[in-house]
Amino acid sequence: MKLCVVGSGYVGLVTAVGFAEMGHDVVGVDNDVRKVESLSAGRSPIYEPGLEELLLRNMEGGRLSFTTDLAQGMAESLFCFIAVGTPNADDGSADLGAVLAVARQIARSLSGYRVVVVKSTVPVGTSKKVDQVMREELGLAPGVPQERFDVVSNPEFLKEGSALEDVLRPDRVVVGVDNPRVAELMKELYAPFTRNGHPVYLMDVASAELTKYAANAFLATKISFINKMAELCDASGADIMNVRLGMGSDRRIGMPFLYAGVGYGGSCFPKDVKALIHTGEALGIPMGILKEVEAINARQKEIPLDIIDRLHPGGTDLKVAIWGGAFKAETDDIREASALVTLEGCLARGHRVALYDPEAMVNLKARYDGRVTFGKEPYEVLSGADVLCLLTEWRVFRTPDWDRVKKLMRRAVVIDGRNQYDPRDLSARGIECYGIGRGLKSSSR
Ligand SMILES: NC(=O)C1=CN([C@@H]2O[C@H](COP(=O)(O)OP(=O)(O)OC[C@H]3O[C@@H](n4cnc5c(N)ncnc54)[C@H](O)[C@@H]3O)[C@@H](O)[C@H]2O)C=CC1
Ligand SMILES: O=C(O)[C@H]1O[C@H](OP(=O)(O)OP(=O)(O)OC[C@H]2O[C@@H](n3ccc(=O)[nH]c3=O)[C@H](O)[C@@H]2O)[C@H](O)[C@@H](O)[C@@H]1O
Repeated sequence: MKLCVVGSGYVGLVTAVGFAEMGHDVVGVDNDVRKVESLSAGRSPIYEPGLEELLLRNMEGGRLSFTTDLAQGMAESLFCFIAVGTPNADDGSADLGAVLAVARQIARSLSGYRVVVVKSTVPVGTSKKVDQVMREELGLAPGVPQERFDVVSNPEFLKEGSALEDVLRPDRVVVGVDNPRVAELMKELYAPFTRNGHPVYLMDVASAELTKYAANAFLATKISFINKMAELCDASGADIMNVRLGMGSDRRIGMPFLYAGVGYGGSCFPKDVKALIHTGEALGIPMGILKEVEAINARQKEIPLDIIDRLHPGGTDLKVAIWGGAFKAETDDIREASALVTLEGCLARGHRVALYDPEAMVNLKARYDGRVTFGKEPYEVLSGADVLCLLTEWRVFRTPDWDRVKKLMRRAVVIDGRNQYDPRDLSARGIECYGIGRGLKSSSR
């Protein structure tokens, strides 16, 4: 089948590559000329494991191309996916400017019947707005049956770092659609992805739209819940890693997303929790539970700074080494990364910061060059450091040579923001280690 995907960011690009890999003919559209030039040359503008290889393979196979010209992208496409950004507006609601602008542009470029698929994360009711603005552009009356286009909601659940895997082998595909004929088309489009038992859930449009926010908000809640338990662990001498095992092995609870740490970041949880609070309040439903999730998360991000302040009351000009700047491992994305809160807090206190991240250096340098020293490998940032903060759980940081770490640092103190190390083991090696919820009552946190 033929389709175009408007927006070639994390979601649009991986979606386009995924559909091409399954044998569909795909055109990726983006209004960022440099991005399209890079993609057309077979270079991915983002780091995502396995992406560039599949990008090249499908371009060479003639199933995938890129353009800045929406009308050209749409020319032969039955489906037009909208996968542009939906950042928070000032009041916390989702800013639909880009989604609705693309919808209008699609309407102006219609050369035959099209299925318009909203893949961006959008509040309940948005697909109706897409229908409305497209009708406005086409001079069609609201609510009157028409055969120029249909609008479908098809939210995306991929995670950065395993985006390709998530798209090629989804836990489920959610499709919100009112028209049974279009439901069949969507099932046909997704058939190659769902052969091995991955279900397509067809439902009404509003439920599909809300499902996306419910899923993200629940995962964020799970993280804040375990982080709150971690606080209790630190106050009581319990170890959150044991508590996680004990509670997570109950199948009704489950192990995933029960890692305590320096809080969730990224382009989605923070933004989608805010947007869902806004949706609830706009509907007259107080969203206290999610406000608490946000408050706990904000507090988690401050923990490394609190520990540094406590170890060095009023101290300035410390050397702080940071391992990891990305908001999670296996991505170069630094949006809302917890590491940035530590980094900026240290700079504001007059400390020197030296940082290493395996993939996010380009993005970090673009923002902090001149203010932060960047290392080419993990140990380079440790010379003379007063404290090491592990803030992203990259595999390369998992089993450091602790003797080397100790020799390089001025004071052997590790703040383990992702609970990668055993504080007792480090203590036996003569290294002070502060995890998150590892029972550090004695450290008076
Ligand atoms: N990043 C993620 O892991 C996930 C994101 N989402 C949702 O997917 C949507 C997109 O997110 P990302 O891909 O992360 O955003 P992004 O910012 O990486 O990419 C958006 C792309 O759209 C392009 N664009 C903007 N306006 C355009 C226009 N008028 N015409 C053509 N291209 C245009 C931009 O140049 C950019 O390349 C958001 O709603 C997000 O919440 C959903 C699941 C996962
Ligand atoms: O809507 C979205 O954009 C996506 O948001 C998240 O994906 P992503 O933000 O890429 O990454 P996650 O793996 O969910 O991690 C988010 C944050 O939570 C943190 N996290 C995750 C798990 C955990 O147990 N503890 C924890 O602190 C991570 O370190 C990271 O900062 C969801 O997992 C995806 O399903 C969803 O599609």
